[in-house]
Amino acid sequence: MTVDEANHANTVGSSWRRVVTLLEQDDRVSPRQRGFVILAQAQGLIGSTLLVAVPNELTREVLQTQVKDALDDALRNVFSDDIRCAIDVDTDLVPIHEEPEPAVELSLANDPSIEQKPQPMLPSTSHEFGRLNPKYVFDTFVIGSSNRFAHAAAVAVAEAPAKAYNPLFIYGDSGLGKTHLLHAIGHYARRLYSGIRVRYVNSEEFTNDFINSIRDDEGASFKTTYRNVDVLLIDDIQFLAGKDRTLEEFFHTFNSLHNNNKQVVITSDQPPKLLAGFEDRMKSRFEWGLLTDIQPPELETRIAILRKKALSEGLSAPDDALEYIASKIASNIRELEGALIRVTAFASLNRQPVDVALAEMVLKDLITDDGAQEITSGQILQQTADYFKLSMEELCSKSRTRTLVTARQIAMYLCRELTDMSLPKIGQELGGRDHTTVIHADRKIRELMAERRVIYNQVTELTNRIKQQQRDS
Ligand SMILES: Nc1ncnc2c1ncn2[C@@H]1O[C@H](COP(=O)(O)OP(=O)(O)OP(=O)(O)O)[C@@H](O)[C@H]1O
Repeated sequence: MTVDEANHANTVGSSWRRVVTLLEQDDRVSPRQRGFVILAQAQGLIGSTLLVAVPNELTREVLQTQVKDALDDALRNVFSDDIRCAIDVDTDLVPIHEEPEPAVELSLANDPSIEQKPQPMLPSTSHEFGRLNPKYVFDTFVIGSSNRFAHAAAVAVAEAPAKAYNPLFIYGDSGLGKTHLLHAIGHYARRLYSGIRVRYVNSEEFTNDFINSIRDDEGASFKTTYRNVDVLLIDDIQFLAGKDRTLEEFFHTFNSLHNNNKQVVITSDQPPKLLAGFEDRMKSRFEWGLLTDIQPPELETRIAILRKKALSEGLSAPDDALEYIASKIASNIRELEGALIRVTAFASLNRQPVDVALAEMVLKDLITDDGAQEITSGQILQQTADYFKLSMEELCSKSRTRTLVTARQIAMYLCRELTDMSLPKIGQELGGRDHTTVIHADRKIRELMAERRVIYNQVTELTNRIKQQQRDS
């Protein structure tokens, strides 16, 4: 096809997609570089100049320097002409493939080849890039007696995949750092071994991928996705219970990886022996390597976690207030972080310094009564819908009016803070949204609470209503 033909036939978009596909298959382009390639979008053709937009300077640099040769070849291949590519930065560029709520974080934080600064959230269009949260690295993980062994095992596995312990099985209650350690293994292994193929997956995503592969008759591609890796990190394996075909598939995936000397790391809320709904042959395999648990952190570790968190997020709070918060929330680090966010958000809105009295006042309703029943997503969604005078259908719909988006994001934030539900599960409950949308909502509401009083009040009022309903039930 000549440049003119391409232009007239308005095939720029599809031609560009072919360019991207060629780059994805090109051995000269590393997985990290492919992460940048998929962010680029063709904007049009002027004469023999293809206009391409990218969301930031870093992406432009990667395209113009690191993948230049491969890009030139792919352009020639697709356009069969002496085409020139002009790459412009457009910071408003919205990723295609996604709802305009962005998303997954690419594992750039520990990549020694790039500057260590917060990276933009990137779309999860390809499993190839893993789904590693840049914040979940070993450096940000506080070690205490409750998690020392799990941490040491995780480091050992990242340093010597498939040599130290295989599989590594980490179990413990919700919110104690299992996911954090999984991501940290992925980051560190990637940093140590360039080109290593690390895949992080939540067991619910594994299930969905498997179901979709059956529906789309793409079993082979599913196998390639999960078996052509060097390190498979699978989170919350307990959710596979009772899903017999998926379990069977996971069994084969596990065997294939283990037989080929590839590392598997698994997390669960239970030790293998207590995993209901799993066959014995599966449970015994989980015990082949190393089992390690994570316990709730002791007070000193909780204080250290809060200090580190406050420092990294630029939240100002004196030690005695942090100690107060740590003394009140003992069993779940996610809740501990949530409490710190509430307290600092309230202080920022009221232009007040954080102190113990303020922490006490903000947290009085947040601290769950012992023995109270668990809060369910159903309660949160219903209360949120009632509060915003919406129907449940509206709350979970695709509509993106401002009120609906805010209500939905608050519901996601509260599910994250008040329940043990996984990200995919929360997304599913709220109209089948991707887990990356939940990550975005959670972050957005945290930020908004400190900036907009109305949002802080809405979240606080709703939390109180939900807790009250829980106490009454
Ligand atoms: N030792 C730690 N140091 C610093 N932060 C921690 C530590 N442990 C947990 N966290 C933080 O607590 C939050 C919850 O941790 P994480 O999601 O890893 O828990 P989890 O055990 O995987 O929970 P779930 O079983 O519900 O998925 C995260 O923000 C994580 O960074």
